[in-house]
Amino acid sequence: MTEIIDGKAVAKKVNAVTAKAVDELKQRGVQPGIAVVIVGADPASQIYVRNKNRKAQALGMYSVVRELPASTTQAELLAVIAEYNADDRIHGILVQSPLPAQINEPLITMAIDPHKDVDGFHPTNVGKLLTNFPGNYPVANTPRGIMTMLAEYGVDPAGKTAVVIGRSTIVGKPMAALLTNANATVTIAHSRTQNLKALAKTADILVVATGIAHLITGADIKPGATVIDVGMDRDENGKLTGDVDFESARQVAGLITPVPGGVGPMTIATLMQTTVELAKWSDAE
Ligand SMILES: NC(=O)C1=CN([C@@H]2O[C@H](COP(=O)(O)OP(=O)(O)OC[C@H]3O[C@@H](n4cnc5c(N)ncnc54)[C@H](OP(=O)(O)O)[C@@H]3O)[C@@H](O)[C@H]2O)C=CC1
Ligand SMILES: Nc1nc(=O)c2c([nH]1)NC[C@@H]1CN(c3ccc(C(=O)N[C@@H](CCC(=O)O)C(=O)O)cc3)C=[N+]21
Ligand SMILES: [Mg+2]
Repeated sequence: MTEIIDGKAVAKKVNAVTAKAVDELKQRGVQPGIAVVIVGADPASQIYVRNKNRKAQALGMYSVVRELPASTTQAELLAVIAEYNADDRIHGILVQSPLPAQINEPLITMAIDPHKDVDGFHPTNVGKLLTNFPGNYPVANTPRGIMTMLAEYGVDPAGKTAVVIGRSTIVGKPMAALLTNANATVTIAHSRTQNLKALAKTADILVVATGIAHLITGADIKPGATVIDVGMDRDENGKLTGDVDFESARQVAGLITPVPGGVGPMTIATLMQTTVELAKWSDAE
């Protein structure tokens, strides 16, 4: 029997804990604050940014959105980041990707105070994740949210064969690091991988994050596997769909996330969780 992972339901649970944590911090005189910076008017990005802003406010947080024109220069964006780095009301800074071509994204990531790096993209925080460093630091929210979902559904990665398709800084690489730290045996695949589908079929845990609609079908899945679909793609009719062909995959998988309603809601909930943690950690200093 295939079970569908309810990302919305797990997100609701996470959000309930976050709302309580916000209240506790407010009683200590600290309101967790997030600043989301968006450069250019990419419609999909604008929807995500609006969703983040709405959720942050619903949880009682301070939330600001800075919409900058597509022509914004590197220096102008760095100045905005410097402003939020110095702003005590802001505990988390998120610069929405993708960024226009004139922006050097790695240098922008490096300019964010690592203690305010709510995406967990700063090399200091990525390095801590890779070294499984003890203590408190932010970790990329999409893979972290996936780990929360796995735990919620009783999937312990220890000893399991995991395949992560995609090697981005935002999803694939931190996902592989988290699964490795959780004692899975992990392979990272990408566009140059040979025999991708045969490799996918070896996975007890398969995470697909490519941006290629329906790249993986039921024929590529090990019976009973846990399948996590990160894709936010459009099908022929412009409808939101994933990197996994859900209808064929659900016949084979043991557990599977839908799109929408799987990884996406968990990303937002985990982003809010991380913002509150950053506020808590900075208050404790
Ligand atoms: N639900 C959520 O919260 C989130 C969803 N997303 C979605 O997840 C997807 C991936 O996002 P992101 O990681 O940012 O994307 P990127 O484009 O940065 O990375 C895509 C990765 O997939 C690999 N890839 C592309 N085509 C293939 C192929 N045919 N076979 C195997 N591997 C392939 C690429 O390989 P190579 O490195 O060789 O180019 C690359 O490593 C997108 O649909 C995005 O919208 C992203 C973030 C959060
Ligand atoms: N600095 C940065 N950090 C990010 O975390 C980041 C980013 N840039 N750029 C874009 C990607 C994408 N991303 C998503 C967030 C929520 C949903 C989400 O809420 N999805 C809903 C549906 C949304 C819809 O209906 O369109 C769902 O899957 O159910 C999806 C994707 C965060 N990203
Ligand atoms: Mg989803």
